[in-house]
Amino acid sequence: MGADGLVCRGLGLGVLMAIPCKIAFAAAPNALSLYRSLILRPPPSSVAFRSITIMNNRQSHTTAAAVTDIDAIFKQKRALRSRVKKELKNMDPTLRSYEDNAIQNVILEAPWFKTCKRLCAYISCSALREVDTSNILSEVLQNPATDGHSLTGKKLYVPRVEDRNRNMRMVNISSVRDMIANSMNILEPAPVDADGNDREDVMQANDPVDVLLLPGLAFDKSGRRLGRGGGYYDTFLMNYQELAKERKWKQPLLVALSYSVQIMDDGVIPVTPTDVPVDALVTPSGLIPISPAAMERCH
Ligand SMILES: Nc1nc2c(c(=O)[nH]1)N(C=O)[C@@H](CNc1ccc(C(=O)N[C@@H](CCC(=O)O)C(=O)O)cc1)CN2
Ligand SMILES: Nc1ncnc2c1ncn2[C@@H]1O[C@H](COP(=O)(O)OP(=O)(O)OP(=O)(O)O)[C@@H](O)[C@H]1O
Repeated sequence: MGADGLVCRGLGLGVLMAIPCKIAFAAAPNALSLYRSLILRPPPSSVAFRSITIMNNRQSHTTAAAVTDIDAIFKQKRALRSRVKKELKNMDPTLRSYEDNAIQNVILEAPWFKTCKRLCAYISCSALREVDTSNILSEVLQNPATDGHSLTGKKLYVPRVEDRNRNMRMVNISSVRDMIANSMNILEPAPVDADGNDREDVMQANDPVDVLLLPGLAFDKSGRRLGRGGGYYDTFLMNYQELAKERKWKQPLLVALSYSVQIMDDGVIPVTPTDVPVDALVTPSGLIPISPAAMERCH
């Protein structure tokens, strides 16, 4: 499939051109730890969380029961992914288009988005039936930040998968011209820009990202997020949160974009210790703040 088929339906790119965004948790560290521990608490009947901690800290103590439990969780994740993919496939195109616009409008009009200076966002893939981000990316690219010389402009970072071992970078783009389809048929930036210069990696940037817009297959109102199973986002988020902590930066606000059919009842989404909870959901009906940071910033 060529780049057109892929997606970026919006990125249909008639419009794309530039961007960025913002932060979060440091203001309420205690509330945040509470939020994080609550959100990642395993189902009462499972020992998987505790077992995985043991696996991480003392690998030789991994038990057969722990492995079985974690396997069961991954099996549940696979089952839920396939259920949600079917629902997305069956979604009425008119409803999808309505929800794509509604979600993007919520974001474009939100004060937390308008004020964000550095933003990480995914380039939506219509073949994967992801919530469209093309309007957002277009707006950001049309109003770039030129290193602090713009009051409203944003600097934009988008994902670039480096290998199949969970290595994903977020690199700066200022135009869609150099986007190419990767092996998963998702548009992503070439490693160097049109002038042959390396793109800035967000992990090497001097300033913190304010907001990350996240894709996913299923979400709930307590912040759980089910991805596509690659572990790319969870790994990147863990590394970025660690970097922000080391640098004493405010943590970025993690905002997931969700069609109505992707919002699950509490308890439906299985989680493991490496799953990073989101701060807020944007749905066609509006923003749902979840973490203390989101409640503080998104009103
Ligand atoms: N738009 C977008 N960009 C992104 C991601 C994403 O989810 N969406 N990623 C987020 O990680 C990374 C790429 N990871 C991906 C992981 C899986 C598939 C995928 O096509 N999965 C198939 C199932 C494949 C299989 O099971 O073998 C699918 O979901 O149907 C695509 C991208 C980085 N860029
Ligand atoms: N921070 C991490 N460190 C080590 N392994 C990880 C980390 N995050 C995820 N993984 C591993 O990646 C694999 C996929 O994880 P999981 O099913 O939770 O991905 P996902 O949340 O669906 O994907 P994504 O994070 O890309 O949206 C699992 O084997 C998981 O243990």
